[in-house]
Amino acid sequence: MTDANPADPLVIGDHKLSSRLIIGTGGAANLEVLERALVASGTELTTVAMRRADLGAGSGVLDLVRRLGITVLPNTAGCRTAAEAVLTAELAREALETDLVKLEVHADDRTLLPDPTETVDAAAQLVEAGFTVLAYTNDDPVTALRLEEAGCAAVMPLGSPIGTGLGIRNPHNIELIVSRAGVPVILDAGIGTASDAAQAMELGCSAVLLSTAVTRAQDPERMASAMSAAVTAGRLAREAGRIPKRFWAQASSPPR
Ligand SMILES: CC(=O)[C@@H](O)[C@H](O)COP(=O)(O)O
Repeated sequence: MTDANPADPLVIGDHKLSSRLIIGTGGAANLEVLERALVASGTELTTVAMRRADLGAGSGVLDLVRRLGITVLPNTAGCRTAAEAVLTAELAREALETDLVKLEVHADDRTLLPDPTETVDAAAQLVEAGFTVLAYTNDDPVTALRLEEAGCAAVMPLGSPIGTGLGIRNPHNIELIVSRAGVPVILDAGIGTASDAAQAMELGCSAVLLSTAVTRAQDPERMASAMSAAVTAGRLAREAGRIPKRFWAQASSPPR
């Protein structure tokens, strides 16, 4: 049982997905573990780092993702400048025959935080070159808006820095981004456990991208199932409409 719901697709540019859970491949102990986790997650879109992947014959992760019938989302992790990211995206398009790219330009290795100016610059160049750009960004509403104005098909604010598992540090900013976005907002990075993924969806995100919480869990397959259920639960709760928060108590049954 996964979160996939063909009646409620996630639309990114010309691409339609039934599942709202996107999985990163970094950090898995081995390909067998990764395969079980990917299957359990029900993901239809999986990101692979182009600067780290071997694009030649026998490239394990890429072969696995393709064999499972999952769409590959190449990413530009490891790039520090717009020029590097554009070049990496072009190589990925050539090698994988896809217009999709997850744009990541990291400012430094310690925080792995996105560099906003280089990211916006690269996004504009990639959109101009015909890519469908999903842009990893800080949880800053202004940068998210600039990326949308540049033509990105989705904006991907972080919950917290990559691999920290600290969850969503600034839920209000995520709500602000969602409230003004005309493209899907995908919470990307920092998810630690299932409740974080549910929270992202409750805040109005269209999807969640996560890697470490699954690949480095004690039981990646089981955690992948939990994440899938959490995305479903969070989406349902968002659509159901939560009760307003109150300062004072209110009896749940009316007094006689
Ligand atoms: C931006 C980036 O690289 C993320 O997609 C990362 O792969 C996932 O972050 P977590 O490992 O924290 O889930």
